[in-house]
Amino acid sequence: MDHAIKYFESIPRLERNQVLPIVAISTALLYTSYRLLYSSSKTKQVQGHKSIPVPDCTYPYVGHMFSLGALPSRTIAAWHKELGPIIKLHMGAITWVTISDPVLAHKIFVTHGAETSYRPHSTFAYDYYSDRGKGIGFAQPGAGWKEIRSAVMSVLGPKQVEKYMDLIQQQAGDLVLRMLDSSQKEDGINPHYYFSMYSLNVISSVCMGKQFDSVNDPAFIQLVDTLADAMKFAGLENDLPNFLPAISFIDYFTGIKGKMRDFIKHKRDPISTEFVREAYVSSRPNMIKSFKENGYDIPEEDMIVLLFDLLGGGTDTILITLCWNIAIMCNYPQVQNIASDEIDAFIKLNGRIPQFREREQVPYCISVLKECMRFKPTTAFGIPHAVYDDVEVDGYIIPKGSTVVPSMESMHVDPDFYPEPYQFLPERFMNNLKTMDASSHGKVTERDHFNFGWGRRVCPAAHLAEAEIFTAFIQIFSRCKVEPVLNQMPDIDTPVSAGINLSPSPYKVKFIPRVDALI
Ligand code: HEM
Repeated sequence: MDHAIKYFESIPRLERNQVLPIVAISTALLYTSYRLLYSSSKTKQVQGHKSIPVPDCTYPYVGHMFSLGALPSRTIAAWHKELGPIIKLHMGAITWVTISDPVLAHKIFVTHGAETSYRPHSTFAYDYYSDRGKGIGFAQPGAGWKEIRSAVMSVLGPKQVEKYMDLIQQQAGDLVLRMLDSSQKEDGINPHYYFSMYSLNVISSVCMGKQFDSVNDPAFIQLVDTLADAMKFAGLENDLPNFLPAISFIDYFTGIKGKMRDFIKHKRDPISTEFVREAYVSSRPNMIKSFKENGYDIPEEDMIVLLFDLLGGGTDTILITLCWNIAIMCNYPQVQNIASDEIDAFIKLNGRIPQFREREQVPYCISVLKECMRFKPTTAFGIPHAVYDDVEVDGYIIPKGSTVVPSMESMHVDPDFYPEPYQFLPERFMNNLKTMDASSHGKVTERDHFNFGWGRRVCPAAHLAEAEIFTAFIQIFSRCKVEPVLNQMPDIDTPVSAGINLSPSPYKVKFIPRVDALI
């Protein structure tokens, strides 16, 4: 027996193909209980309310879990096309309600924000990573979360971000030099790696006043590795017992919970604790010091989680958005030329490139950035919300305890919001130059896109995010042309799942110095 346990403990991670046989056995055993459960949930349909359509392809006990395919966001978008703006999925024991209509999403997440701003339970993110609700991203609404959110906003609000603009400019300048240099040495580069260094350097400077000079810096490698491990642990395949409680015995064999606990205790916590302590004594301005200066006294246990929430939230989202920008620009060289011409016109007038605070003087560039995020959303489902109490919206009842998931792909091709939604048309935003942050807090009919989420949980760093993306874009197209390698155009039609994000398939492009560059 000891031997067998050792063998199972040596299995590094639970893969879907390892789980399927176990699921099959459980399925047979649990079919009867599923019938009871499912029929009782059907009879719960409240009289006088519209029923939420359920896609057909559901299996006993596991429900829709294994019908989602390799790219669940695509499958769900197709179901919305067939069944309408709201659908219900049985994800094992958990009900998901997915939404494709921005107005309906606004009513659910904003109008009914008091009931719908919770986060669903997840074994890794809630039990281990956030130590049962510390930090911000996985904390439940309440006094603690409110205080931390207000502390974060006191540092990342539009006025405060200005303090970090020189640093962002300098990092974006370094980014372009690195990419130009590597493009000369290699036949095309994958910008993913360069954007990762850029976004991590910006967010770690903002949060803790720490910059990494080289990708070979052991502290940089350790941080990247820790963030990547956290993402992997958070994957759905490691959370099956949360959806399928009857197979929670799996943990006995895989010890996945023990591995999660060890990762937090021996890897994440020591590195985060060290960073927090360094930040307090750093000579550079940083968010952790600013909290104290702004009168917030955040306990160290919360700070350790919060720091990782921000490092994690602020790295992949930015780098993936930038990867999409470059892939799209490569596919649309005429848009690239118009953007470069607009930047050049600014340089001729001012003798320097535009800063983020002058963004309205380069309206076409702003529109391109908004259209890129509409055309290819950064996340598949934002960060799902959980519903604390039954909520009635447009005649539907969203049941207490369900998880509500915005389908980013469907929302951004809604023809009522975006005429000709499958065309890449930056011009559609020329009359909507508000910052993305202001737009995400505005009326639903006046929003540019929905990438930053909704209501009380809306991304607190939208202004910083736009500043980073804008600055990199301006620096790149003031100095470079981006071209495909050997006519191999980056594929923008086949996204791949990357944690909560949707990334373009890996590609290579050339960053070529512009012969007509004015700087
Ligand atoms: C293009 C870049 C970004 C995108 C698309 C994005 C998107 C999102 C979304 C969809 C949410 C969830 C909103 C909801 O629950 O309705 C969110 C929350 C959050 N984001 Fe961002 N984000 C970006 C950049 C950043 C950056 C740079 C940071 C860090 C500085 C950050 C930190 C956070 C945090 C801490 C939360 C959790 C807030 C809460 O739960 O109260 N994000 N973001």
